Amino acid sequence: MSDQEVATKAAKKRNPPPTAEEIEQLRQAKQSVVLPDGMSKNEWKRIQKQKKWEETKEEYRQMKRVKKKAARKRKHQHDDDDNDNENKNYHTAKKTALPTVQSPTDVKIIFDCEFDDLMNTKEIVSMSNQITRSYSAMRHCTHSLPITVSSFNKNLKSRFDKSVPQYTLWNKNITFNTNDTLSDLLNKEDLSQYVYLTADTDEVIESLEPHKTYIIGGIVDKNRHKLLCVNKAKELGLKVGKLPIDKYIEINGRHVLATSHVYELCCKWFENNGDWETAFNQVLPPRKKSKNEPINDSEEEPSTESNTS
Ligand SMILES: C[S@@+](CC[C@H](N)C(=O)[O-])C[C@H]1O[C@@H](n2cnc3c(N)ncnc32)[C@H](O)[C@@H]1O
Repeated sequence: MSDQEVATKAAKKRNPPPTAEEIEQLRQAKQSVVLPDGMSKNEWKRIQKQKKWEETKEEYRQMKRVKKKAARKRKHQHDDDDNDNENKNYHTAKKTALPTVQSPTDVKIIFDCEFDDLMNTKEIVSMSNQITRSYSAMRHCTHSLPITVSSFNKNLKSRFDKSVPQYTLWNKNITFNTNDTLSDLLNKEDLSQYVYLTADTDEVIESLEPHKTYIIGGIVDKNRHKLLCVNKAKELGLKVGKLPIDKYIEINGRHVLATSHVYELCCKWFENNGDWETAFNQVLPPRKKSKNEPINDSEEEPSTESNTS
């Protein structure tokens, strides 16, 4: 089909069909046309068609240019999407590159989750996200740092059952203990092997020692429940210790960290051969480290991430 024919077709498409009255007017106009001398009707029609084309060709070409541009844009967009997907795949590949062997540490972690009743729904969601994040950190760590989640039998469990049902298939170095509280899990014969981590003490943990179990409070409370974990540790007769944040980095705000950050810091401490400073710099978001930010009076909320691959 020639450009002219396409244009005529497009013009027909754009313009509504003529009414009966218009057709009649056109017929009369044609009849009244006086053909130039020696010109056939067909010749006259061809010239009229050519004239119409001359009048509309610019508009037609413009329309074609716009269409072409839109098609090019669509194609680029498609190519970009492909590139994005490739990048995403690259990052996913990087994220999912799990170590094939994890060096043993002989250190264990307990998330003490006996605080369900002290958290609102949003905090329960945040806590479940933190456990998911910790599980991911554990799988990516070059060292083995197994987690037991104690008192996993109320709201937190319901949240997992509803929104992270695949957790029942997480079989690597994580135990969801539905029956036992922290107290039930302790070997009462030898409490010296336990350290309850808390920001509310002057006792500083310089290193994570073999044969020890470190307990991290599984609670998001914006520090409403001050001294909660330190008091629980004392009641149970456990040693307490805080991470040496102030010694190694300039930190703004209070030194109360989120459960998952504390766990990730332990992982990074092992990965960096006992270098807390590097561990802090790798785990804590810049906001938490900035000197000029206003004081943040609650624990840092880690971004939620559910990459459990
Ligand atoms: C959000 S905090 C809980 C705050 C809670 N009000 C309390 O009494 O501990 C979560 C847990 O992370 C651990 N944690 C937070 N900051 C810490 C720090 N600076 N040093 C050691 N452990 C810390 C503690 O085990 C704490 O229970």
